[in-house]
Amino acid sequence: MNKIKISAVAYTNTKAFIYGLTHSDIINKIDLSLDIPSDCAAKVINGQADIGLMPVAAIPLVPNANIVADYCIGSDGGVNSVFIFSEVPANEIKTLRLDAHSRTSNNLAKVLLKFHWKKEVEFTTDPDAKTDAFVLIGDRTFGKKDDFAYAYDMGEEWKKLTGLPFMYAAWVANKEISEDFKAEFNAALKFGLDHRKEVLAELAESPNFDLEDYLYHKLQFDVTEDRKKALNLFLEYIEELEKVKL
Ligand SMILES: C=C(O[C@@H]1C=C(C(=O)O)C=C[C@H]1O)C(=O)O
Repeated sequence: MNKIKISAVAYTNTKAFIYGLTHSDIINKIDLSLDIPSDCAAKVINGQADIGLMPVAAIPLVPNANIVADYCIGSDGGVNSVFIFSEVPANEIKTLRLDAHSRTSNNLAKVLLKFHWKKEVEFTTDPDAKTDAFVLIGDRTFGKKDDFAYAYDMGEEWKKLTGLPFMYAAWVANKEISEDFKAEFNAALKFGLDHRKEVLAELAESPNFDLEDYLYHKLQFDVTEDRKKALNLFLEYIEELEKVKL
């Protein structure tokens, strides 16, 4: 049997899922790679992977996209690892650098600046550009939020704008996946979430960052109805941004 190729995010936010997959029999049926989120997206889009923990902003680019698991990377309000760090308050941001690792949070920053703070901002992907503010996600943000004059947690700002939780990444397939495999996959992911204590014990301590609060409270992993609603609304906002550009 051909192994199912899976691309997962190489950040702490995915460690419980990886624990579940590697401590279940399903590990013998998959080829698992750990990638930065933008590469997870690229692999599912170009067919190098069958399933990926995809940044949701890239879902419209996946042929035959379907969400295959009951779990995701989400939050309800602040997540503590998806930030706009800035030298000026949000309503004074004129230029912003995007994060090459990200697809969702780059778009979330654009949505928030346009529809929440109602600002017209110039965006750049040039890593050396000097800008008022920049997007940073994942482990590279841990313990950094006091280093900047302003740190906007985008999960929190999204909740202020919409009243909804958020879904950053979902397990998305680019082909039909059997119900048997999905059931086994979900069981493995749940096993990992149920063993967050063991996951936590294996993690190196992170200065000025509460890993336990992150894994148990800030991150929320269930694909709920409200989180699906948020996903659809987010994709509508992105479409609206594209229209504004034309
Ligand atoms: C909460 C996070 O969610 C993520 C943010 C992503 C993005 O911005 O594209 C993609 C996957 C997740 O890793 C994080 O990375 O800190």
